[in-house]
Amino acid sequence: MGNMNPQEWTRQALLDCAETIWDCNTLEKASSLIHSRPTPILLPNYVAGELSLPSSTSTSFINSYEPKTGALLCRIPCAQPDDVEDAIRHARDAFPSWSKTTRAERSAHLRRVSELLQEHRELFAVWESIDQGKTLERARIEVDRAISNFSYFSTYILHEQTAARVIDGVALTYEHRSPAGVFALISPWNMPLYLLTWKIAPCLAFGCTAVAKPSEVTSMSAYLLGILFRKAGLPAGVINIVLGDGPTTGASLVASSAIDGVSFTGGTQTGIAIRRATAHQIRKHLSLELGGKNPNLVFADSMDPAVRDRTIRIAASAAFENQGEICLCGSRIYVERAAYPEFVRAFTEYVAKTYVLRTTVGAVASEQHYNKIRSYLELAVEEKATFHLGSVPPQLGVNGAQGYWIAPTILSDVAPDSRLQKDEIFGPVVTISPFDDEEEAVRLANESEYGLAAVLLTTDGARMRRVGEQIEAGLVWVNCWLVRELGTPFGGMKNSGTGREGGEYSRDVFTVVRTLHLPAY
Ligand SMILES: NC(=O)C1=CN([C@@H]2O[C@H](COP(=O)(O)OP(=O)(O)OC[C@H]3O[C@@H](n4cnc5c(N)ncnc54)[C@H](O)[C@@H]3O)[C@@H](O)[C@H]2O)C=CC1
Ligand SMILES: O=C(O)/C=C/C=C(\O)C(=O)O
Repeated sequence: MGNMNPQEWTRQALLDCAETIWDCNTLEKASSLIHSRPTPILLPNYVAGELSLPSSTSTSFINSYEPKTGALLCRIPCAQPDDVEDAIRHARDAFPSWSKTTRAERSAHLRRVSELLQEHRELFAVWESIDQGKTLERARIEVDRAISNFSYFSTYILHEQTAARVIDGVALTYEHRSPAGVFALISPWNMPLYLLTWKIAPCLAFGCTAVAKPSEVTSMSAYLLGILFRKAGLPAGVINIVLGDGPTTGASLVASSAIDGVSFTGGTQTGIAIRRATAHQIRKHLSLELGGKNPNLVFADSMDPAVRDRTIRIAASAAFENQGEICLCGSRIYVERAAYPEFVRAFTEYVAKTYVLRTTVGAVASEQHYNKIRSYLELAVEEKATFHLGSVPPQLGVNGAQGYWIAPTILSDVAPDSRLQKDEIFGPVVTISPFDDEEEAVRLANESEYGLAAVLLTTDGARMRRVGEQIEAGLVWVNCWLVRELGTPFGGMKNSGTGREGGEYSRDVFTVVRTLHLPAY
Protein backbone atom coordinates (compact mmCIF):
# COMPACT_ATOMS: atom_id res chain seq x y z
CA MET A 1 0.00 0.00 0.00
CA GLY A 2 1.12 3.56 -0.51
CA ASN A 3 -0.41 6.98 -0.07
CA MET A 4 -1.85 8.98 -2.94
CA ASN A 5 -3.93 12.10 -2.90
CA PRO A 6 -7.44 11.15 -4.12
CA GLN A 7 -8.09 14.79 -5.01
CA GLU A 8 -5.62 14.38 -7.88
CA TRP A 9 -8.28 12.31 -9.65
CA THR A 10 -11.24 14.40 -10.71
CA ARG A 11 -14.59 12.84 -11.52
CA GLN A 12 -13.93 13.54 -15.20
CA ALA A 13 -10.53 11.81 -15.03
CA LEU A 14 -12.22 8.71 -13.54
CA LEU A 15 -14.81 8.72 -16.33
CA ASP A 16 -12.15 9.21 -19.02
CA CYS A 17 -10.14 6.31 -17.60
CA ALA A 18 -13.28 4.15 -17.53
CA GLU A 19 -13.97 4.89 -21.20
CA THR A 20 -10.36 4.07 -22.15
CA ILE A 21 -10.52 0.72 -20.36
CA TRP A 22 -13.97 0.02 -21.81
CA ASP A 23 -12.38 0.19 -25.29
CA CYS A 24 -9.76 -2.45 -24.49
CA ASN A 25 -11.52 -5.66 -25.41
CA THR A 26 -8.56 -7.72 -26.60
CA LEU A 27 -5.58 -9.02 -24.64
CA GLU A 28 -3.28 -7.01 -26.91
CA LYS A 29 -5.09 -3.70 -26.32
CA ALA A 30 -5.39 -4.28 -22.59
CA SER A 31 -1.72 -5.25 -22.17
CA SER A 32 -0.57 -2.32 -24.20
CA LEU A 33 -2.68 0.01 -22.01
CA ILE A 34 -1.31 -1.47 -18.78
CA HIS A 35 2.30 -1.41 -19.88
CA SER A 36 2.28 2.00 -21.58
CA ARG A 37 0.76 4.00 -18.71
CA PRO A 38 3.14 6.14 -16.65
CA THR A 39 1.03 5.43 -13.54
CA PRO A 40 -1.05 2.36 -12.75
CA ILE A 41 -4.81 2.41 -13.34
CA LEU A 42 -6.73 3.63 -10.32
CA LEU A 43 -10.02 1.83 -9.66
CA PRO A 44 -12.74 3.92 -7.98
CA ASN A 45 -15.81 2.80 -6.04
CA TYR A 46 -19.27 2.79 -7.57
CA VAL A 47 -21.59 4.57 -5.13
CA ALA A 48 -24.97 6.20 -5.73
CA GLY A 49 -24.67 5.52 -9.45
CA GLU A 50 -21.31 7.31 -9.82
CA LEU A 51 -17.67 6.33 -9.98
CA SER A 52 -16.00 8.01 -7.03
CA LEU A 53 -13.00 7.81 -4.76
CA PRO A 54 -13.49 7.58 -1.02
CA SER A 55 -13.53 10.98 0.67
CA SER A 56 -11.80 9.87 3.87
CA THR A 57 -8.44 11.61 4.22
CA SER A 58 -7.03 8.44 5.80
CA THR A 59 -7.71 6.34 2.67
CA SER A 60 -4.74 4.19 1.73
CA PHE A 61 -4.30 2.45 -1.61
CA ILE A 62 -3.67 -1.23 -2.29
CA ASN A 63 -1.49 -2.44 -5.15
CA SER A 64 -2.95 -5.20 -7.28
CA TYR A 65 -0.67 -7.27 -9.51
CA GLU A 66 -1.06 -9.13 -12.79
CA PRO A 67 -0.56 -12.82 -11.89
CA LYS A 68 0.83 -13.83 -15.30
CA THR A 69 3.70 -11.32 -15.13
CA GLY A 70 3.90 -10.14 -11.53
CA ALA A 71 3.66 -6.55 -12.85
CA LEU A 72 1.70 -3.84 -11.04
CA LEU A 73 -1.75 -3.77 -12.67
CA CYS A 74 -3.82 -1.28 -10.73
CA ARG A 75 -4.30 0.43 -7.40
CA ILE A 76 -7.48 0.32 -5.41
CA PRO A 77 -8.62 2.54 -2.55
CA CYS A 78 -9.12 0.75 0.75
CA ALA A 79 -12.51 2.14 1.81
CA GLN A 80 -12.52 3.22 5.46
CA PRO A 81 -15.52 2.74 7.81
CA ASP A 82 -16.97 6.23 7.15
CA ASP A 83 -16.91 5.65 3.37
CA VAL A 84 -18.48 2.23 3.85
CA GLU A 85 -21.23 3.81 5.97
CA ASP A 86 -21.78 6.39 3.23
CA ALA A 87 -22.30 3.62 0.65
CA ILE A 88 -24.66 1.80 3.03
CA ARG A 89 -26.63 5.04 3.50
CA HIS A 90 -27.14 5.28 -0.27
CA ALA A 91 -28.29 1.65 -0.38
CA ARG A 92 -30.72 2.35 2.49
CA ASP A 93 -32.06 5.47 0.77
CA ALA A 94 -32.66 3.47 -2.41
CA PHE A 95 -34.36 0.57 -0.61
CA PRO A 96 -37.91 1.95 -0.10
CA SER A 97 -38.53 2.66 -3.77
CA TRP A 98 -36.58 -0.35 -5.16
CA SER A 99 -38.35 -2.78 -2.81
CA LYS A 100 -41.69 -1.45 -4.08
CA THR A 101 -40.93 -1.86 -7.78
CA THR A 102 -42.91 -4.56 -9.51
CA ARG A 103 -41.27 -7.86 -10.35
CA ALA A 104 -41.67 -6.99 -14.02
CA GLU A 105 -39.72 -3.76 -13.51
CA ARG A 106 -36.89 -5.47 -11.65
CA SER A 107 -36.87 -8.25 -14.23
CA ALA A 108 -36.43 -5.70 -17.03
CA HIS A 109 -33.47 -4.09 -15.22
CA LEU A 110 -31.77 -7.45 -14.74
CA ARG A 111 -32.41 -8.45 -18.32
CA ARG A 112 -30.82 -5.22 -19.51
CA VAL A 113 -27.73 -5.96 -17.38
CA SER A 114 -27.47 -9.47 -18.78
CA GLU A 115 -27.81 -8.16 -22.36
CA LEU A 116 -25.10 -5.56 -21.82
CA LEU A 117 -22.81 -8.19 -20.31
CA GLN A 118 -23.44 -10.37 -23.34
CA GLU A 119 -22.58 -7.44 -25.61
CA HIS A 120 -19.32 -6.83 -23.72
CA ARG A 121 -18.50 -10.48 -23.03
CA GLU A 122 -15.01 -10.31 -24.48
CA LEU A 123 -14.10 -7.11 -22.60
CA PHE A 124 -14.99 -8.72 -19.27
CA ALA A 125 -13.24 -11.98 -20.17
CA VAL A 126 -10.03 -10.19 -21.19
CA TRP A 127 -9.76 -8.15 -17.97
CA GLU A 128 -10.79 -11.08 -15.76
CA SER A 129 -8.06 -13.19 -17.31
CA ILE A 130 -5.48 -10.42 -16.82
CA ASP A 131 -6.54 -9.63 -13.27
CA GLN A 132 -7.07 -13.16 -11.90
CA GLY A 133 -4.49 -15.14 -13.87
CA LYS A 134 -7.01 -17.58 -15.38
CA THR A 135 -6.90 -18.47 -19.08
CA LEU A 136 -8.99 -16.39 -21.46
CA GLU A 137 -11.02 -19.48 -22.32
CA ARG A 138 -11.87 -20.08 -18.66
CA ALA A 139 -12.69 -16.39 -18.21
CA ARG A 140 -15.19 -16.58 -21.08
CA ILE A 141 -16.95 -19.51 -19.39
CA GLU A 142 -17.24 -17.46 -16.23
CA VAL A 143 -18.60 -14.37 -18.00
CA ASP A 144 -21.23 -16.62 -19.58
CA ARG A 145 -22.20 -17.80 -16.13
CA ALA A 146 -22.40 -14.18 -14.91
CA ILE A 147 -24.78 -13.49 -17.81
CA SER A 148 -26.87 -16.49 -16.74
CA ASN A 149 -26.95 -15.27 -13.14
CA PHE A 150 -28.78 -12.14 -14.27
CA SER A 151 -30.97 -13.79 -16.90
CA TYR A 152 -31.94 -16.67 -14.58
CA PHE A 153 -33.12 -14.43 -11.73
CA SER A 154 -34.75 -11.98 -14.16
CA THR A 155 -37.15 -14.73 -15.18
CA TYR A 156 -37.29 -16.61 -11.86
CA ILE A 157 -39.06 -13.73 -10.15
CA LEU A 158 -41.70 -13.59 -12.87
CA HIS A 159 -42.72 -17.18 -12.25
CA GLU A 160 -42.30 -17.65 -8.52
CA GLN A 161 -45.33 -18.61 -6.51
CA THR A 162 -46.03 -18.69 -2.83
CA ALA A 163 -47.86 -21.46 -1.04
CA ALA A 164 -51.42 -21.02 0.28
CA ARG A 165 -53.30 -23.61 2.36
CA VAL A 166 -56.88 -23.96 3.50
CA ILE A 167 -57.16 -25.36 7.03
CA ASP A 168 -60.40 -27.31 7.23
CA GLY A 169 -62.76 -24.41 6.75
CA VAL A 170 -61.09 -22.62 9.68
CA ALA A 171 -58.58 -20.44 7.89
CA LEU A 172 -56.80 -19.69 4.68
CA THR A 173 -53.10 -19.25 5.31
CA TYR A 174 -50.47 -17.97 2.94
CA GLU A 175 -46.85 -16.90 2.90
CA HIS A 176 -46.18 -13.26 2.26
CA ARG A 177 -42.58 -12.38 1.45
CA SER A 178 -40.90 -9.00 1.47
CA PRO A 179 -37.36 -7.95 0.62
CA ALA A 180 -35.11 -8.38 3.67
CA GLY A 181 -33.35 -5.03 3.32
CA VAL A 182 -29.81 -3.91 2.59
CA PHE A 183 -27.15 -6.58 2.04
CA ALA A 184 -23.39 -6.83 2.26
CA LEU A 185 -22.24 -9.00 -0.65
CA ILE A 186 -18.64 -10.14 -0.27
CA SER A 187 -16.82 -12.25 -2.81
CA PRO A 188 -13.39 -13.92 -3.19
CA TRP A 189 -10.65 -13.76 -5.81
CA ASN A 190 -11.00 -17.10 -7.58
CA MET A 191 -14.06 -16.44 -9.79
CA PRO A 192 -14.51 -12.72 -9.23
CA LEU A 193 -17.29 -11.78 -11.65
CA TYR A 194 -19.06 -15.16 -11.56
CA LEU A 195 -19.37 -15.18 -7.78
CA LEU A 196 -20.12 -11.49 -7.26
CA THR A 197 -22.97 -11.62 -9.77
CA TRP A 198 -24.25 -14.85 -8.17
CA LYS A 199 -25.00 -12.60 -5.19
CA ILE A 200 -25.94 -9.31 -6.86
CA ALA A 201 -28.50 -10.80 -9.28
CA PRO A 202 -30.78 -12.52 -6.72
CA CYS A 203 -30.30 -9.70 -4.20
CA LEU A 204 -31.67 -7.11 -6.64
CA ALA A 205 -34.24 -9.51 -8.11
CA PHE A 206 -35.87 -10.08 -4.72
CA GLY A 207 -36.09 -6.33 -4.10
CA CYS A 208 -33.11 -5.78 -1.81
CA THR A 209 -30.37 -3.20 -2.25
CA ALA A 210 -26.71 -3.78 -1.54
CA VAL A 211 -23.16 -2.75 -0.95
CA ALA A 212 -20.89 -5.25 -2.66
CA LYS A 213 -17.20 -5.73 -1.99
CA PRO A 214 -15.00 -7.81 -4.29
CA SER A 215 -11.66 -9.18 -3.15
CA GLU A 216 -8.85 -6.64 -3.01
CA VAL A 217 -6.80 -9.15 -5.04
CA THR A 218 -9.18 -9.01 -8.04
CA SER A 219 -11.31 -5.87 -8.14
CA MET A 220 -11.16 -5.19 -11.87
CA SER A 221 -14.34 -6.97 -12.99
CA ALA A 222 -16.35 -5.40 -10.15
CA TYR A 223 -15.14 -2.01 -11.34
CA LEU A 224 -16.22 -2.83 -14.91
CA LEU A 225 -19.54 -4.03 -13.55
CA GLY A 226 -20.05 -0.64 -11.89
CA ILE A 227 -19.49 1.04 -15.25
CA LEU A 228 -21.94 -1.39 -16.83
CA PHE A 229 -24.60 -0.75 -14.16
CA ARG A 230 -24.22 2.96 -14.91
CA LYS A 231 -24.70 2.33 -18.63
CA ALA A 232 -27.67 0.05 -17.90
CA GLY A 233 -29.40 2.88 -16.02
CA LEU A 234 -29.92 1.01 -12.76
CA PRO A 235 -31.41 3.45 -10.25
CA ALA A 236 -28.72 5.17 -8.16
CA GLY A 237 -27.95 3.51 -4.84
CA VAL A 238 -29.61 0.19 -5.59
CA ILE A 239 -26.24 -1.45 -5.96
CA ASN A 240 -23.03 0.11 -4.67
CA ILE A 241 -19.55 -1.34 -4.96
CA VAL A 242 -16.82 -0.45 -2.49
CA LEU A 243 -13.26 -1.60 -2.90
CA GLY A 244 -10.90 -2.46 -0.10
CA ASP A 245 -9.43 -5.15 2.10
CA GLY A 246 -11.06 -7.57 4.53
CA PRO A 247 -9.98 -6.27 7.94
CA THR A 248 -10.97 -2.63 7.25
CA THR A 249 -13.56 -2.46 4.47
CA GLY A 250 -15.11 -5.94 4.70
CA ALA A 251 -15.23 -6.02 8.49
CA SER A 252 -16.90 -2.60 8.81
CA LEU A 253 -19.41 -3.52 6.10
CA VAL A 254 -20.60 -6.76 7.72
CA ALA A 255 -20.65 -5.33 11.24
CA SER A 256 -22.70 -2.22 10.37
CA SER A 257 -26.02 -2.10 12.18
CA ALA A 258 -27.54 -0.70 8.97
CA ILE A 259 -26.89 -3.98 7.13
CA ASP A 260 -29.71 -6.53 7.23
CA GLY A 261 -27.89 -9.50 5.77
CA VAL A 262 -24.58 -10.82 4.54
CA SER A 263 -23.92 -13.15 1.65
CA PHE A 264 -20.27 -14.18 1.75
CA THR A 265 -18.06 -16.54 -0.25
CA GLY A 266 -14.48 -17.06 0.85
CA GLY A 267 -12.23 -18.82 3.33
CA THR A 268 -13.60 -20.64 6.40
CA GLN A 269 -11.58 -18.51 8.85
CA THR A 270 -13.16 -15.36 7.39
CA GLY A 271 -16.60 -16.99 7.63
CA ILE A 272 -15.95 -17.63 11.32
CA ALA A 273 -14.87 -13.99 11.81
CA ILE A 274 -18.07 -12.77 10.11
CA ARG A 275 -20.23 -15.05 12.23
CA ARG A 276 -18.51 -13.83 15.38
CA ALA A 277 -18.80 -10.15 14.38
CA THR A 278 -22.54 -10.49 13.76
CA ALA A 279 -23.44 -12.94 16.54
CA HIS A 280 -25.29 -10.29 18.54
CA GLN A 281 -27.32 -9.15 15.51
CA ILE A 282 -29.81 -12.01 15.44
CA ARG A 283 -31.96 -10.43 12.73
CA LYS A 284 -29.09 -10.35 10.25
CA HIS A 285 -29.45 -12.98 7.50
CA LEU A 286 -26.18 -14.86 7.01
CA SER A 287 -25.32 -17.01 4.04
CA LEU A 288 -21.75 -18.30 4.21
CA GLU A 289 -20.22 -20.31 1.39
CA LEU A 290 -16.79 -21.37 2.59
CA GLY A 291 -13.86 -23.60 1.77
CA GLY A 292 -13.69 -27.24 0.75
CA LYS A 293 -11.30 -30.18 0.59
CA ASN A 294 -13.42 -32.29 -1.64
CA PRO A 295 -13.11 -36.05 -2.14
CA ASN A 296 -13.31 -37.77 -5.48
CA LEU A 297 -14.11 -41.50 -5.18
CA VAL A 298 -13.04 -43.59 -8.19
CA PHE A 299 -14.49 -47.11 -8.16
CA ALA A 300 -12.81 -49.83 -10.22
CA ASP A 301 -15.89 -50.25 -12.45
CA SER A 302 -15.40 -46.67 -13.71
CA MET A 303 -12.06 -47.76 -15.21
CA ASP A 304 -13.84 -50.19 -17.53
CA PRO A 305 -12.56 -49.48 -21.09
CA ALA A 306 -16.03 -48.31 -22.16
CA VAL A 307 -16.04 -45.39 -19.68
CA ARG A 308 -12.38 -45.03 -18.66
CA ASP A 309 -11.70 -41.92 -20.72
CA ARG A 310 -14.73 -40.16 -19.26
CA THR A 311 -13.60 -41.05 -15.72
CA ILE A 312 -10.13 -39.64 -16.28
CA ARG A 313 -11.47 -36.51 -17.96
CA ILE A 314 -13.90 -35.75 -15.12
CA ALA A 315 -11.31 -36.40 -12.39
CA ALA A 316 -8.81 -34.15 -14.17
CA SER A 317 -11.17 -31.25 -14.73
CA ALA A 318 -12.43 -31.49 -11.12
CA ALA A 319 -8.81 -31.28 -9.99
CA PHE A 320 -7.28 -28.67 -12.27
CA GLU A 321 -9.97 -26.42 -13.72
CA ASN A 322 -9.11 -22.77 -12.99
CA GLN A 323 -5.73 -23.93 -11.55
CA GLY A 324 -7.61 -25.76 -8.79
CA GLU A 325 -8.87 -22.41 -7.52
CA ILE A 326 -12.52 -23.40 -7.23
CA CYS A 327 -13.88 -24.31 -3.83
CA LEU A 328 -15.60 -27.30 -5.48
CA CYS A 329 -12.42 -28.86 -6.89
CA GLY A 330 -11.87 -32.54 -6.08
CA SER A 331 -8.39 -32.41 -4.59
CA ARG A 332 -8.43 -35.67 -2.60
CA ILE A 333 -8.72 -38.54 -5.05
CA TYR A 334 -9.39 -42.01 -3.63
CA VAL A 335 -9.18 -44.98 -6.01
CA GLU A 336 -10.35 -48.58 -5.46
CA ARG A 337 -7.18 -50.61 -5.04
CA ALA A 338 -7.84 -52.96 -7.99
CA ALA A 339 -7.76 -49.98 -10.37
CA TYR A 340 -5.21 -47.87 -8.51
CA PRO A 341 -2.03 -48.44 -10.62
CA GLU A 342 -3.94 -48.08 -13.86
CA PHE A 343 -5.72 -44.91 -12.69
CA VAL A 344 -2.50 -43.24 -11.51
CA ARG A 345 -0.80 -44.00 -14.82
CA ALA A 346 -3.66 -42.92 -17.09
CA PHE A 347 -4.56 -39.87 -14.99
CA THR A 348 -0.95 -38.62 -14.94
CA GLU A 349 -0.58 -39.15 -18.67
CA TYR A 350 -3.85 -37.33 -19.42
CA VAL A 351 -3.11 -34.37 -17.13
CA ALA A 352 0.42 -33.96 -18.53
CA LYS A 353 -1.02 -33.79 -22.04
CA THR A 354 -4.15 -31.72 -21.38
CA TYR A 355 -3.33 -29.33 -18.51
CA VAL A 356 -0.33 -27.44 -19.82
CA LEU A 357 1.00 -24.48 -17.87
CA ARG A 358 0.61 -21.14 -19.70
CA THR A 359 -1.61 -22.73 -22.37
CA THR A 360 -4.55 -24.43 -20.68
CA VAL A 361 -3.50 -23.68 -17.09
CA GLY A 362 -3.24 -20.09 -15.89
CA ALA A 363 -1.23 -18.46 -13.12
CA VAL A 364 -2.43 -18.55 -9.50
CA ALA A 365 -4.03 -15.38 -8.20
CA SER A 366 -1.41 -13.64 -6.09
CA GLU A 367 2.10 -13.75 -4.72
CA GLN A 368 0.71 -14.58 -1.29
CA HIS A 369 -1.23 -17.50 -2.72
CA TYR A 370 1.76 -18.69 -4.75
CA ASN A 371 3.81 -18.79 -1.55
CA LYS A 372 1.06 -20.65 0.28
CA ILE A 373 0.82 -23.38 -2.39
CA ARG A 374 4.60 -23.55 -2.67
CA SER A 375 4.88 -24.17 1.08
CA TYR A 376 2.58 -27.20 0.73
CA LEU A 377 4.78 -28.57 -2.05
CA GLU A 378 7.82 -28.15 0.19
CA LEU A 379 5.90 -30.09 2.84
CA ALA A 380 5.27 -32.84 0.28
CA VAL A 381 9.03 -33.13 -0.27
CA GLU A 382 9.69 -33.19 3.48
CA GLU A 383 7.07 -35.91 3.96
CA LYS A 384 8.59 -37.92 1.08
CA ALA A 385 5.41 -37.96 -1.01
CA THR A 386 5.76 -39.29 -4.56
CA PHE A 387 5.50 -36.56 -7.24
CA HIS A 388 3.95 -38.13 -10.37
CA LEU A 389 3.76 -34.69 -11.93
CA GLY A 390 4.92 -31.25 -10.83
CA SER A 391 7.61 -30.14 -8.40
CA VAL A 392 8.32 -27.33 -5.96
CA PRO A 393 8.22 -24.14 -8.06
CA PRO A 394 11.06 -21.62 -7.65
CA GLN A 395 10.87 -18.83 -5.09
CA LEU A 396 9.55 -15.70 -6.76
CA GLY A 397 12.32 -13.52 -8.10
CA VAL A 398 14.79 -16.43 -8.05
CA ASN A 399 16.06 -18.08 -11.24
CA GLY A 400 14.01 -15.73 -13.35
CA ALA A 401 10.69 -16.76 -11.77
CA GLN A 402 8.20 -14.15 -13.00
CA GLY A 403 4.49 -14.39 -12.53
CA TYR A 404 2.77 -16.85 -10.25
CA TRP A 405 3.06 -20.06 -12.26
CA ILE A 406 2.56 -23.44 -10.59
CA ALA A 407 2.33 -26.55 -12.75
CA PRO A 408 -0.32 -29.21 -12.06
CA THR A 409 1.01 -31.48 -9.36
CA ILE A 410 -0.06 -35.07 -8.63
CA LEU A 411 1.04 -36.61 -5.33
CA SER A 412 0.69 -40.07 -3.85
CA ASP A 413 2.05 -41.82 -0.73
CA VAL A 414 0.65 -39.06 1.46
CA ALA A 415 -0.37 -40.04 5.01
CA PRO A 416 -4.11 -39.66 5.77
CA ASP A 417 -3.39 -37.21 8.58
CA SER A 418 -0.94 -35.08 6.54
CA ARG A 419 -1.88 -31.40 6.15
CA LEU A 420 -1.70 -32.14 2.41
CA GLN A 421 -4.84 -34.26 2.86
CA LYS A 422 -6.51 -32.04 5.45
CA ASP A 423 -5.98 -28.40 4.45
CA GLU A 424 -7.58 -26.50 1.60
CA ILE A 425 -4.58 -25.82 -0.64
CA PHE A 426 -6.80 -24.19 -3.29
CA GLY A 427 -4.30 -24.67 -6.10
CA PRO A 428 -3.31 -27.17 -8.82
CA VAL A 429 -2.34 -29.91 -6.36
CA VAL A 430 -4.06 -33.29 -5.84
CA THR A 431 -3.34 -36.31 -3.70
CA ILE A 432 -4.22 -39.86 -4.80
CA SER A 433 -4.72 -42.68 -2.26
CA PRO A 434 -6.12 -46.22 -2.52
CA PHE A 435 -9.15 -47.70 -0.71
CA ASP A 436 -10.28 -51.31 -0.33
CA ASP A 437 -14.06 -51.23 -0.13
CA GLU A 438 -17.09 -48.99 -0.15
CA GLU A 439 -17.14 -48.58 3.60
CA GLU A 440 -13.56 -47.36 3.65
CA ALA A 441 -14.25 -45.04 0.69
CA VAL A 442 -17.10 -43.36 2.55
CA ARG A 443 -15.05 -43.09 5.75
CA LEU A 444 -12.11 -41.49 3.93
CA ALA A 445 -14.38 -39.12 2.01
CA ASN A 446 -16.00 -37.93 5.23
CA GLU A 447 -12.72 -37.63 7.15
CA SER A 448 -12.60 -33.86 6.78
CA GLU A 449 -13.68 -30.75 8.64
CA TYR A 450 -15.19 -29.61 5.31
CA GLY A 451 -18.34 -30.81 3.55
CA LEU A 452 -18.80 -28.81 0.39
CA ALA A 453 -18.71 -31.13 -2.63
CA ALA A 454 -17.79 -34.65 -3.73
CA VAL A 455 -17.40 -36.57 -6.97
CA LEU A 456 -18.40 -40.21 -7.31
CA LEU A 457 -17.15 -42.14 -10.34
CA THR A 458 -18.87 -45.50 -10.78
CA THR A 459 -21.11 -47.33 -13.23
CA ASP A 460 -23.07 -49.14 -10.50
CA GLY A 461 -26.51 -47.49 -10.23
CA ALA A 462 -27.27 -48.86 -6.75
CA ARG A 463 -23.90 -47.64 -5.49
CA MET A 464 -24.50 -44.14 -6.86
CA ARG A 465 -27.34 -43.73 -4.36
CA ARG A 466 -25.96 -45.93 -1.57
CA VAL A 467 -22.64 -44.09 -1.41
CA GLY A 468 -23.93 -40.72 -2.61
CA GLU A 469 -26.42 -40.50 0.24
CA GLN A 470 -23.74 -41.15 2.86
CA ILE A 471 -21.31 -38.48 1.71
CA GLU A 472 -21.22 -35.48 4.05
CA ALA A 473 -21.28 -32.78 1.36
CA GLY A 474 -23.78 -30.23 0.13
CA LEU A 475 -23.16 -31.23 -3.49
CA VAL A 476 -22.45 -34.72 -4.81
CA TRP A 477 -21.71 -35.11 -8.50
CA VAL A 478 -21.93 -38.64 -9.98
CA ASN A 479 -19.96 -39.15 -13.20
CA CYS A 480 -19.89 -35.39 -13.70
CA TRP A 481 -18.57 -32.27 -12.01
CA LEU A 482 -19.67 -28.65 -11.73
CA VAL A 483 -22.94 -29.37 -13.46
CA ARG A 484 -25.07 -26.47 -12.29
CA GLU A 485 -28.76 -25.72 -12.53
CA LEU A 486 -29.27 -22.37 -10.85
CA GLY A 487 -32.44 -23.38 -9.03
CA THR A 488 -30.82 -26.21 -7.05
CA PRO A 489 -29.61 -25.65 -3.50
CA PHE A 490 -25.95 -24.62 -3.48
CA GLY A 491 -23.88 -24.61 -0.29
CA GLY A 492 -21.92 -26.75 2.11
CA MET A 493 -22.14 -28.87 5.26
CA LYS A 494 -19.77 -28.82 8.25
CA ASN A 495 -17.10 -26.08 8.08
CA SER A 496 -17.96 -25.41 4.44
CA GLY A 497 -20.71 -23.04 5.35
CA THR A 498 -24.24 -22.38 6.33
CA GLY A 499 -27.28 -21.57 4.23
CA ARG A 500 -28.06 -22.43 0.62
CA GLU A 501 -28.40 -20.21 -2.43
CA GLY A 502 -30.00 -20.74 -5.85
CA GLY A 503 -33.63 -20.24 -6.98
CA GLU A 504 -36.01 -20.46 -4.02
CA TYR A 505 -33.04 -20.89 -1.63
CA SER A 506 -31.77 -17.46 -2.65
CA ARG A 507 -35.27 -16.19 -2.02
CA ASP A 508 -34.96 -17.44 1.57
CA VAL A 509 -31.72 -15.46 1.95
CA PHE A 510 -33.00 -12.20 0.49
CA THR A 511 -36.59 -12.10 1.78
CA VAL A 512 -38.39 -12.23 5.10
CA VAL A 513 -41.52 -14.33 5.33
CA ARG A 514 -44.65 -13.80 7.35
CA THR A 515 -47.52 -16.28 7.41
CA LEU A 516 -50.95 -14.69 7.14
CA HIS A 517 -54.00 -16.46 8.57
CA LEU A 518 -57.32 -15.28 7.18
CA PRO A 519 -60.31 -16.61 9.08
CA ALA A 520 -62.93 -18.50 7.08
CA TYR A 521 -66.00 -16.40 7.96
N1 LIG B 1 -14.24 -19.69 -2.68
C1 LIG B 1 -13.60 -20.17 -1.65
O1 LIG B 1 -14.00 -21.13 -1.08
C2 LIG B 1 -12.40 -19.48 -1.23
C3 LIG B 1 -11.56 -20.03 -0.32
N2 LIG B 1 -10.49 -19.37 0.05
C4 LIG B 1 -9.58 -20.03 1.00
O2 LIG B 1 -9.20 -19.10 1.99
C5 LIG B 1 -7.79 -18.94 1.95
C6 LIG B 1 -7.46 -17.52 2.31
O3 LIG B 1 -7.76 -16.67 1.22
P1 LIG B 1 -8.17 -15.17 1.46
O4 LIG B 1 -7.83 -14.34 0.33
O5 LIG B 1 -7.58 -14.76 2.78
O6 LIG B 1 -9.75 -15.29 1.54
P2 LIG B 1 -10.72 -14.39 2.33
O7 LIG B 1 -11.76 -15.23 2.91
O8 LIG B 1 -9.95 -13.50 3.24
O9 LIG B 1 -11.32 -13.43 1.19
C7 LIG B 1 -12.63 -13.46 0.70
C8 LIG B 1 -13.28 -12.08 0.82
O10 LIG B 1 -13.51 -11.77 2.18
C9 LIG B 1 -13.02 -10.46 2.49
N3 LIG B 1 -12.70 -10.45 3.90
C10 LIG B 1 -11.56 -10.85 4.51
N4 LIG B 1 -11.66 -10.68 5.84
C11 LIG B 1 -12.88 -10.17 6.10
C12 LIG B 1 -13.58 -9.81 7.28
N5 LIG B 1 -13.05 -9.94 8.49
N6 LIG B 1 -14.84 -9.36 7.16
C13 LIG B 1 -15.42 -9.24 5.95
N7 LIG B 1 -14.80 -9.55 4.79
C14 LIG B 1 -13.55 -10.03 4.86
C15 LIG B 1 -11.87 -10.30 1.54
O11 LIG B 1 -11.52 -8.96 1.39
C16 LIG B 1 -12.44 -10.93 0.28
O12 LIG B 1 -13.31 -10.01 -0.37
C17 LIG B 1 -7.39 -19.36 0.54
O13 LIG B 1 -6.08 -19.75 0.45
C18 LIG B 1 -8.33 -20.49 0.30
O14 LIG B 1 -7.86 -21.66 0.91
C19 LIG B 1 -10.21 -18.13 -0.43
C20 LIG B 1 -11.01 -17.52 -1.33
C21 LIG B 1 -12.16 -18.19 -1.84
O1 LIG C 1 -21.85 -21.45 -8.11
C1 LIG C 1 -21.01 -22.09 -8.75
O2 LIG C 1 -21.30 -22.64 -9.79
C2 LIG C 1 -19.61 -22.16 -8.30
C3 LIG C 1 -19.23 -21.65 -7.16
C4 LIG C 1 -17.86 -21.66 -6.76
C5 LIG C 1 -17.46 -21.15 -5.60
O3 LIG C 1 -18.35 -20.71 -4.72
C6 LIG C 1 -16.06 -20.97 -5.21
O4 LIG C 1 -15.17 -21.46 -5.88
O5 LIG C 1 -15.85 -20.31 -4.21
